[in-house]
Amino acid sequence: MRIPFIAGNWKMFKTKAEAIAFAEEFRELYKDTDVQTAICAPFTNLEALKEAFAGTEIKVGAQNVHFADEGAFTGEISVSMLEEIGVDFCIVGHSERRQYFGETDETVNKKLKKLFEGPIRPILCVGESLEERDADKAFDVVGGQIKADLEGIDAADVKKLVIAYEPIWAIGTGRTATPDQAEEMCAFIRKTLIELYGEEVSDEVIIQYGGSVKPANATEIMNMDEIDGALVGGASLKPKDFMEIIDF
Ligand SMILES: O=C[C@H](O)COP(=O)(O)O
Repeated sequence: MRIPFIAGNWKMFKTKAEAIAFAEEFRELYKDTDVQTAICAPFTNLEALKEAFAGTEIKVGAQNVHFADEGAFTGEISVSMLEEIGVDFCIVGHSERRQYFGETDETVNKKLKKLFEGPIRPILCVGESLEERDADKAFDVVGGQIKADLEGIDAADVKKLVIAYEPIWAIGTGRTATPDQAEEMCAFIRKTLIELYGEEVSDEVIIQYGGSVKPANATEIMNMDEIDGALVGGASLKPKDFMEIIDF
């Protein structure tokens, strides 16, 4: 059975002091719900957040990782570095990384394989641009990303995967996909997983929607049949807003 999963993605926001202040306020507001909760923060905040959320159900995630074990890769962070501080999740293939930092389906695939060697669960982001949606290519694009990103990955690993459907045109724009649009694509992603891995495996995969999720639209999105959770950018920066979303 899939547990609803709502994760915040802080992107490049919050210094360590700001992260600790958030955590203190959020712990006060946080009520145990049936929703799994995580904050994906900048690398510099991960250790402090693990400490701040110790003894709670709140998980911590990174936003990127390198696929090599170690090496001369200036500025990069390895999976074992994240494992050492107990990181629970790691976003892979966010559209901002694909768009601004040269992330490709090939590097996403390598990162997923490396993460699946250990306990950190990947949150794989997929989604189409506005041009692609307008050209009726959204399903081809997302289906193609999933097939390429999961190339050569075992069914046993896929069961631990979280997929976030994030239409690029809905990220940080205030323009949310309609619940029907989000539902339709999340259903298509599930169907693609069934084709690749069968129903039993596909049933385990959590599929989130991301793109301008906020307290005002969280209930409607979370109540859709095919949507198991949300990946929340801007609204996860404020403890009260993020808690309202979790408490949808
Ligand atoms: O990873 C989160 C998404 O990019 C959504 O960001 P947003 O909620 O600010 O639109």
